[in-house]
Amino acid sequence: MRIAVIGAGAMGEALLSGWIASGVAPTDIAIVDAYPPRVVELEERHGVTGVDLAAAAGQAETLVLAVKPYQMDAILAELAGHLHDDALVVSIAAGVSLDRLQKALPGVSVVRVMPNTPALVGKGMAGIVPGAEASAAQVDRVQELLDAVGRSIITDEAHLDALTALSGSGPAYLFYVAEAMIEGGVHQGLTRPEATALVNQTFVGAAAMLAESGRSATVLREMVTSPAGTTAAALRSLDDHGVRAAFLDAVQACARRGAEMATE
Ligand SMILES: NC(=O)C1=CN([C@@H]2O[C@H](COP(=O)(O)OP(=O)(O)OC[C@H]3O[C@@H](n4cnc5c(N)ncnc54)[C@H](OP(=O)(O)O)[C@@H]3O)[C@@H](O)[C@H]2O)C=CC1
Ligand SMILES: O=C(O)[C@@H]1CCC=N1
Repeated sequence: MRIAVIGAGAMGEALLSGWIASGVAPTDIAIVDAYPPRVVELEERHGVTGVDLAAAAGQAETLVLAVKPYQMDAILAELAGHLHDDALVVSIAAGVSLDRLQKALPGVSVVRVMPNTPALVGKGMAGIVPGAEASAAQVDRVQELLDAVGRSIITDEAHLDALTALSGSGPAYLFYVAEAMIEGGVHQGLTRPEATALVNQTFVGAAAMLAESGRSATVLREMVTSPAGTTAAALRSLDDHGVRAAFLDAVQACARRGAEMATE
């Protein structure tokens, strides 16, 4: 068993389906989930295998802990003392510190990761924080897994809440903006499918320009903004509504919540 995903929810499924799309054999991936119908659903959809936590602890090369933060202590307590000697534990939980993971699993190689859901389509962005017991080869293995479903950076734990506030939670902000733009189009008389197609492709095009043009977001925005034109009017309205400040506050609220979760 190469990889065991413990907690096959939204993020666990995004990662495992991204790995399968990148060439990992479904038979190399096991899942553990508290809800049996969910295990059956993922077995049927992806060809992975449901196992129990003891089997994952005893056999998996890499265990990816993808349960909700408040469920983590119970999982760690069950894993403690049952992991095989070479096990590598990767936690993706927001607000669960390396210190807490390492105290629950003394001597075990642990790495903390903050991925995001675009891993599902091979466009993920992840931050990796190696624990003190993890070898360079194990950190490389984690980075290979994340690079197979997008990109990653090695960072330090002090920056992980800020990273979460941009890339971890960030897709949700963009989906929120997309929803609002679609609603705006509907208010202007477009059908919902028309508005959805226009907005979705505009996000695809804008994201590709950010990724491929070599130009900054500022320059790309200026390219759209003709003097005294339509875009300038729209951006003036966004500024009047404090949208830029709202994003600054949202990023701060997200990072603050990550820090707060670490104390719960
Ligand atoms: N969603 C995202 O975009 C991201 C999430 N994360 C992190 O990923 C983790 C999971 O989040 P998310 O996928 O959104 O949450 P979900 O609720 O979708 O997934 C968590 C899964 O774990 C299952 N689970 C709970 N207890 C156990 C157990 N004892 N044994 C096995 N499985 C169990 C849950 O089952 P049940 O529902 O029945 O309790 C659920 O299927 C969180 O820690 C989050 O911080 C990190 C980055 C991005
Ligand atoms: O909302 C959350 O807590 C998780 C962590 C990052 C994205 N989703």
